[in-house]
Parts: sequence; C-alpha cells; structure tokens
Amino acid sequence: MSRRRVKNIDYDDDEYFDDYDDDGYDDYRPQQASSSRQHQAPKKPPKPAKQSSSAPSTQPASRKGSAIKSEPAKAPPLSKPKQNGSTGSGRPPLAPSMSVDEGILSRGGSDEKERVRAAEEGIMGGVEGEKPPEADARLLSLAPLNLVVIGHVDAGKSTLMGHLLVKMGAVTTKQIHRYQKESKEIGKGSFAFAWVLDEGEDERARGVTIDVCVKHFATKHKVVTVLDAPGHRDFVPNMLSGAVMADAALLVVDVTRFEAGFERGGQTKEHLQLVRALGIGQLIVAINKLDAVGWSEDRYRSVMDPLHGFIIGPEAGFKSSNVQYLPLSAFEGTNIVDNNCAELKAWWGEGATLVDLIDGLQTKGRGDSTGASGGPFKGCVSDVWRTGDKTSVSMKVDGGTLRNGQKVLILPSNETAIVKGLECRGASVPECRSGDYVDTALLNVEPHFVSVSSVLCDPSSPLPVVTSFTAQLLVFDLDIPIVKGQQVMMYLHTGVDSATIAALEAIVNKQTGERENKRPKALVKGMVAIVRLTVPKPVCLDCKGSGGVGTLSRVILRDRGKTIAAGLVLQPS
Ligand SMILES: Nc1nc2c(ncn2[C@@H]2O[C@H](COP(=O)(O)OP(=O)(O)OP(=O)(O)O)[C@@H](O)[C@H]2O)c(=O)[nH]1
Repeated sequence: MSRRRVKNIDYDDDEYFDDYDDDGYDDYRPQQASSSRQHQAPKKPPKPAKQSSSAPSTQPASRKGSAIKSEPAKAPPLSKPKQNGSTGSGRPPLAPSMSVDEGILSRGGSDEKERVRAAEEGIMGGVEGEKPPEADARLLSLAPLNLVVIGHVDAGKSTLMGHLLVKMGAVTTKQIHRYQKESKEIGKGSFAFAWVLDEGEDERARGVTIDVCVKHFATKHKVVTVLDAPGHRDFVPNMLSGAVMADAALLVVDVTRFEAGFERGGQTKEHLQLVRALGIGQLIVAINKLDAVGWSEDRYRSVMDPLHGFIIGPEAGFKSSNVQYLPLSAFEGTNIVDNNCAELKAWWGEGATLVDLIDGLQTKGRGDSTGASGGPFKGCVSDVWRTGDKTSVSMKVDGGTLRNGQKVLILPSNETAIVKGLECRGASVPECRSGDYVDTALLNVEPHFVSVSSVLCDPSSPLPVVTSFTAQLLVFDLDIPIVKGQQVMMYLHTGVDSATIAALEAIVNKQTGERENKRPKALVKGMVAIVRLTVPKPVCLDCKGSGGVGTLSRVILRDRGKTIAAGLVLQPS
C-alpha cells in the first residue's frame, strides 16, 4: 500500500542536551567539535551476511490486489490531496495515495470504477468496507523500521526507492512496464522507476517529488516503511513531515552534481541537519549515479570525504559509527539488492548492498512485545480523512501502545473516541506500538474533532494544551540574527503554524549546560538558547524527557524559506 503524506517534525532531546550514551546513538554536542570528531576517512561498511536477492515478500500472493476496492480513487474532502495545500494545521496533507498498485504490499486497486464509487460514497481505506489483509505471522515477527529518504533535488531518491521496490517484489513487473511505457510517452522515460513513488500528476509532469510517499517492503529481518521525501527546497516542509516519522535516514547523493547539492543553497546539508535535529541518529549514504562517472572510485571518494566531514562535524553531529556509505546506480539497479557490475566489483568487492545495510539498521524507543515501553499511549496525527460516518487518521505512536477498541482522548478538541480499526505496514493489526507509523486508525468521531497535528492520548494521561511554551533551541546558519518579537513558521511534531518569539530567555553554555546571559538581545548561529514561543491557537505538545520516542516535543523554526533553529519543548509557560 502507499499513501501520500506530508507532515511534521521533531528533534531529539537527548542528543542535543542530554547524555546520549545509553542508547548508543550519539554523544553529540553541537557546540564542541572535539578532536575525536575531526574528519577521518570513513571505512567501507562492514560486510553483513549476504541476503538472498529474492528477499521474502511481505504478503502472500493470494492477497495480491485484495482490499483494494475500498481504496479511493480520489480522496473525499478532508483528505483530498493538495499540492502544497493544507489541511487542518496548515501543513499540506498526507492524503491517501491514488495508487493503483498491484504489488505485493500495495493496496491500490485494479478495479478503478469500484474504487471511484467507494470514494464517492466516502468509504476510505481498508479498515471499513473491504478489509485489508491481516498481517501474517512472519511479518509480525520482523522488526519495524521507518526510513526517510532525503537528499538534494534530482539526486535519484524516487528512482532508487522505485527500483528497490521492484527488486523486492513490492511492485509487479507489469506495473513497472506500464510506467516505462507511459513515462516514455510524455518524454520522461528516465523517471519510470520514480513513478512508483511519484504518483501525483504534477509530480510526473514536472519530474519532481512534491509530497512524501509512503511504501512498505520487507527484508530478512525488517519490515520497512519507506518515506520518500521531496528534495526541492520549496518542499522542505513536506520533507520534514516524512522525517518526523522516521527511525533512520537514507541520504541519496548525486555523484555527478555533488557540489550543487552540497554547497550553500543545496539541500544536502539542510536535510542532514534537519533529520539530526529530529533525533535521527542512523544514516545510510547512497552515492548515486556512479554509472554516469564510469564507476570511478576516485570520484566516489572525492564526494564521500567532504560529505563525511560535514556529517560528523558540529553542524550535523552524527556519530561516525552510525553512518554507512555505499556506491550504487539507482537507474541501473546496481548494488541495491545485488551487484553484478564488474567495474564496481573491481573496487567494492563483495561489499554490502543497500538492502544489506537497511536490514542492519537499529531502531530505538520502540515498544517491546508487552507494549510496556513508553508509558501511556500518545501519538500525533499526520493525516485525516472521512471514512463513512467515521474518521480515519494516520499517525505516529510516540509512546505506549494503541489497541483496537481502545478509548482515546483527542487534543486540543478534547473529544474522546474509540479506535474501531488499525492498519500498520499495509495490514490490519490488533495494536501499534511506540515508534510505529500507523497507516490508518479508524475513530468513531466526526472529522472536525481531529486535524493534522492533533494529539491522541490515553484519557487518564492528557498532554498539555498551550498557547505559550519555552523551548531549548540550537540556532542554525542565519542571514540575520533571531530577535524578540520575530514571527516564524513553527513545525511542532506533525503541525505547522505561525509563532512569535515572545522572549529570548537565556543562552545555554554548551560545555556546562548552565543557563547564562539572561535575556540576550539576539541569537546567532551555533548558540543554544531558551526561548519563549507563543502561538495564535492552542497546540498540544509534550515536554523534553517525557518518555516515548520524543516526537511530540520536537520543534523546528523556519523563516523566509530557511530553517533557523530546532530543539525541544521544555515546558508550558
Ligand atoms: N544516470 C543515472 N541517472 C539517474 C540515476 N538515478 C536517478 N537518475 C535520474 O535522475 C533524475 C531524477 O531522478 P529522481 O528519482 O526523480 O530524483 P529525486 O531525488 O527523487 O527527485 P526529487 O524528489 O524531485 O528531489 C531522473 O532523470 C533519473 O532517471 C542513476 O543511478 N544514474
């Protein structure tokens, strides 16, 4: 199944401001570039045990095409996809995809008329109407992983994911042949694989990803939810909406135009800083389009060296051991699940493929099998649409466990609802745990009680609903200093809204963590500061250190199309 979406942000408490040792991720302090952080030539990734190129499919063949009749061909009003439009909070909606996928994990439909009819009747998704497949036992035994794909525009992100999904059996040969034919007809033949993910008409006509697209596939040990993010600078907010859902990031770099994406104005650095700010500590770097430079090892290294310096340097702050690199060709499909290219083998040997590296990624903060981790249930809504007389939402579980039949409190609307169905990773499931991306949670309420950025939580543990709060922020590269009274765009978990910097309360000493320089006049690049933010409408949030995966406390500020600061909510004020 695929779903287009567009949501939010988050930021990691621990890595910026707390000890981060216990989770093995990072000892990142943005301030101090310790000598151990100085650039070291990265090593080739270890060679994990090779995996069969015919990785197991995630759904039995008999389920192909099932549950597709209830998938709408166009979304009803609440979820109608809008390119750069907005739903609820003003963030562009992650509306259900119009996918007609017949692939193994896809829930698109083969019967277009039936899907249109279902949409017109307002019957959305597989929770009500024809049911989605039950998750099979093998899938449930795999570790879930949400992977956001980032990188400068045209780096080859969608092509890479499209080709990977084809190779993993999540897209049929018939379907990719159709994309090849149709893309050729409009003179965009090189985008055939990208069309697996770029499903919007605009995206296909322009050859640019606009919304985040969500797809699933399984490796040997993982069931992976891919969030393919746009690379164009105009769509950074959409990219953030995918990144906030992720456990790990895959950075795609175009080896032929590396400098354009890496230097000032390119999105490579900004994306890296943002995913790190969102608490993502694990990174795979796919150096793409090696076919276009004759599989040159020299070119590969000339890109990897400056990139690695930035990635482990003070501005991005990844831990070297959590970053892995590999050369590939998304277009030719080389080194994705296998490597049959003699020129690459000559210097890469039997090095890991992309699927090997994805299979070896770790997740943190995930609920355990008892659902005990993360405390009471809480989660943030990233998409909303009507399902008959009920409301469906997509969301990220930030802590605890969400179960079918459970009563939840919706904030800020303060309405309660019962969960009438749950879908995760393309299948119907009895529960979703901390860290899970929930494809669909069906709620027995009217849609106006829920919007993108709503929070669902355990009614006995309501989260704060506020119009003013303090946050600890790291200041990014700025054209002009941040001052009191400044209006900014605020990305708070899955929401986006305007906000005012009501007060600059203190500068934080990066070495000691102590507050000093009370009431500074202005904030400049590299500072860590405590600021008070006010918002015009009440927002529901969580505070730093409240448990779970921490999505609900992450805040990113942007101004005039640039990210200016990112951090964590400290407390309501
Ligand atoms: N030669 C070559 N071209 C590639 C490769 N991968 C992608 N391309 C081409 O690069 C162009 C952009 O590919 P996309 O997959 O749309 O790039 P993207 O990063 O998803 O683009 P946005 O999401 O819009 O930022 C297309 O013409 C692809 O065919 C590759 O491995 N080799």
